[in-house]
Amino acid sequence: MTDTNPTDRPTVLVTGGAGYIGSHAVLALGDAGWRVVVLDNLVTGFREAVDPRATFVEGAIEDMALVAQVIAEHGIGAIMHFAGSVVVPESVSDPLKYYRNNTAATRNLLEAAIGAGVRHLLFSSTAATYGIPQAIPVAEDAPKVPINPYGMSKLMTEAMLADVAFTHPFNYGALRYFNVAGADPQGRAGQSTAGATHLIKIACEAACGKRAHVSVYGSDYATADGTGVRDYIHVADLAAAHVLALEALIASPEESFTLNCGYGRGFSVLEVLDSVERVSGVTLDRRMEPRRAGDPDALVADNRAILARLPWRPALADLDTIVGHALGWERQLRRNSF
Ligand SMILES: NC(=O)c1ccc[n+]([C@@H]2O[C@H](COP(=O)([O-])OP(=O)(O)OC[C@H]3O[C@@H](n4cnc5c(N)ncnc54)[C@H](O)[C@@H]3O)[C@@H](O)[C@H]2O)c1
Ligand SMILES: O=c1ccn([C@@H]2O[C@H](COP(=O)(O)OP(=O)(O)O[C@H]3O[C@H](CO)[C@H](O)[C@H](O)[C@H]3O)[C@@H](O)[C@H]2O)c(=O)[nH]1
Repeated sequence: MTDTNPTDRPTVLVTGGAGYIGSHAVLALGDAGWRVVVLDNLVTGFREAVDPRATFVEGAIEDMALVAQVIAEHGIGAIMHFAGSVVVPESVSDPLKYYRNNTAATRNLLEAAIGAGVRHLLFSSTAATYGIPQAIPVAEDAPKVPINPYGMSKLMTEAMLADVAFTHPFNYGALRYFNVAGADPQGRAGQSTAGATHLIKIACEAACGKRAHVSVYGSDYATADGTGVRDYIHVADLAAAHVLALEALIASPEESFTLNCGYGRGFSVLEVLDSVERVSGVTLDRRMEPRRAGDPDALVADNRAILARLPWRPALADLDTIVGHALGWERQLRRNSF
């Protein structure tokens, strides 16, 4: 990424680096002095979202010849793997797309990577692997019973990674993200996804006048105010966790890990909307609607494992901070139409 990359650090291939979370990881790697190559087919990502310090290759992770070529050409030693399909309801209506683009495509990526001698990989997994948790907060060893093909496609990939690491000189970190939100505090990146379904993004769009109202899906959940509770994690804190996880993989090449990425606290839908109103000064038109299919009452991370395994300390956990950064990006998007 820069000429200052220390020689003991491999160049990192970031798949999906033109997407929401990947573009923030590319910034965090660049800020920490890592050299980065982004591989993205731009199916949901944006070329403009890629940090100019990174090398960009347009292409698909399932293209094994391309992946092998990129690894050889750039001396790739580690991969951060964000590329995939991410819309839960779409995974129900088109499950084979999810098993193709998440599970099968990752299989190809792994075959090319292992063949080319790559030793380390970080994988974007999800709290959707837990399904409807029996207890909150949910720890990594809780039962994994996904309730949609998206979660299952990710759980299958986790199983594949474990099998590969057992046999090959290779270790991995599976990071199970909870609800990712916010934007780069310096305003360099944010969520640009078209047709987003995430609550904070939607509420910020409404505060910017891009939507007439915000739907509240269900008010009869077993939570304090009856609306769904989630553990919202700032995307920049998550990106920082990736850089530390990469360092941990390289420092302990025999050891793989699976870690929840969340703060261990939850906010209800109404608390999120209150925050967006507080930060934006706009009163939202809230519409109470029936429950959305497949939504658990509450999903909050037990984050003791990540706090013990990595020197990661949340820096941006305040809900108004997360919302403020998301709103700042939304206003920028409105001005730039990007
Ligand atoms: N956003 C969340 O709340 C959340 C939560 C848990 C896990 N995740 C995971 O994090 C990762 C990133 O999610 P995101 O929210 O940034 O989504 P995103 O859609 O913004 O980013 C995905 C990126 O991958 C690229 N891509 C997709 N398929 C590809 C392929 N076959 N080859 C090359 N590039 C491809 C897209 O163009 C896009 O740039 C995903 O794997 C997702 O499952 C996201
Ligand atoms: O317009 C909206 C959108 C969402 N919600 C509610 O807000 C909460 C959060 O919903 P999101 O759609 O923002 O996020 P999810 O919890 O459904 O799922 C997200 O986080 C999961 C992990 O926690 C998975 O990773 C998944 O991919 C990702 O979309 C839920 O109670 C949902 O019902 C609304 O009330 N109105």
